[in-house]
Amino acid sequence: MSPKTLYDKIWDAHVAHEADDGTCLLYIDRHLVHEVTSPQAFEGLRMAGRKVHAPDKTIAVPDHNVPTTLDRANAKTMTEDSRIQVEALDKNAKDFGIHYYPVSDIRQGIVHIVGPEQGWTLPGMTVVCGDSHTATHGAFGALAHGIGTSEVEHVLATQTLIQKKSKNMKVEITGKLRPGVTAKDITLSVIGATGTAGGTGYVIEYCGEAIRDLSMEGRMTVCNMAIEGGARAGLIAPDEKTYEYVKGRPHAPTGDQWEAALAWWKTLYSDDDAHWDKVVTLKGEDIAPVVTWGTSPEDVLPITAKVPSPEDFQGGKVGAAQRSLDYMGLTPGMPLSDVTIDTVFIGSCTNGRIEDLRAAAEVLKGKKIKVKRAMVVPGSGLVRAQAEEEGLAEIFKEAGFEWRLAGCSMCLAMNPDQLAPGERCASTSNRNFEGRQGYKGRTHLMSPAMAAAAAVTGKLTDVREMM
Ligand SMILES: CC(C)[C@H](C(=O)O)[C@@H](O)C(=O)O
Ligand code: SF4
Repeated sequence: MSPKTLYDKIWDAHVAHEADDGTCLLYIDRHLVHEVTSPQAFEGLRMAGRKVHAPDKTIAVPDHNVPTTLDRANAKTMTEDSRIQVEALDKNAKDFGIHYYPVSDIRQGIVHIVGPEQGWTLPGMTVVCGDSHTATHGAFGALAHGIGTSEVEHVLATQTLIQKKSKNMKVEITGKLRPGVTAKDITLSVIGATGTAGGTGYVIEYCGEAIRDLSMEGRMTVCNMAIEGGARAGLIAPDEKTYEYVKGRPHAPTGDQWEAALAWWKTLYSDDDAHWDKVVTLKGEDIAPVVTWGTSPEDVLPITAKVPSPEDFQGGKVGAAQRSLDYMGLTPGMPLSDVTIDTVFIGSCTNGRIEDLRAAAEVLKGKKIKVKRAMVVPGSGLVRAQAEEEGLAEIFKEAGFEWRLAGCSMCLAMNPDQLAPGERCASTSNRNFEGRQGYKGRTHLMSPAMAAAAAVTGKLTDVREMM
């Protein structure tokens, strides 16, 4: 047998049919659904008089539109459009008999946090969702990627997806990370090195000692941003940490089924002499705590650097850099650590898990914020409950943070949590596009520890100075 990558193995195990031109019909193990990209898909089923083919493998949760304030049960806190989408999901979940975590359920949260938390996401699976950050689930060694609304309808109706295979890309992070450097710094640094198109046409497998050393939470952070690097999906081979995380979760297999699953999971790694179409290697010790300065996730620099000048770039990037700097209101040559921050947002499917909250609380312990506003939005109701149990919520509140309910929140301006024009935010989310967090809002992406450090000083700050 010819050697295979992890991606090849999962792909081959799910091909139901292959056409002459290489187009395949893939079997889908898990279909995650949220309120934004599903209403028309369910409507399509309804009009065709169809059922959901595999309701047991279909899991829905509202996350993008839901307010995160404590009074969110009051429908008036939502815009009309948001309310309609959430109500449609309530009704569709009921009518089609799929698994559902409504706003009132403590398990509700961001779909990419809820899936792994509940044990829906398992190694070797194909996982899809009408959402680009489905890549997150790749941390379990699952082939996970976003799909469009018409594909959502196709998967609902058939539990299959029409796909062409991507190429194989290996991103290796060798050695150890230095103190203060986290999974978020890895994933941003990779995008800084490859650009937002570096992964186009590929599925990335992240490997190397620094990746192995990450917790499951950290691995999810890395895979989450594979999409910002242009890739179809990101993957990490499962290992003992993966099995440990999965074991005992509500929907994880048990007994004989667990043993059978484990036997298959242990075959899920890239063979030594497998073929890679592209390889990128970064040294763990070369990665610094980073922040973004511009309006693309590839605009990444170590916190110790200065705001770049358009002349530092070439070709079309000169104009793009100028536009970014104008939008961000930054002057070339200014130390990044002099940039003052108005708002801090800790949350999102990139960094809204318990480990992220612990890292931020560690920096904030006994300190007060200097920014105008700061909020922590746990990725799920269960993360929130655990953080309360561990005393993290108290640390945040005493520091001056708002302690919110779960949702996508200020990651994107689709709910009441938004930046005002010109407001500058230190954010643990994944996208810094123009207007992403609110009209004319300015976003700097970074790790939870770095965001907490910025909250304390009121400026972009090197967290290593606070350790
Ligand atoms: C709303 C949804 C379709 C979108 C996505 O696909 O990623 C959102 O989650 C985002 O992060 O921009
Ligand atoms: S938290 Fe942000 S990135 Fe993640 S699904 Fe929600 S809007 Fe998309």
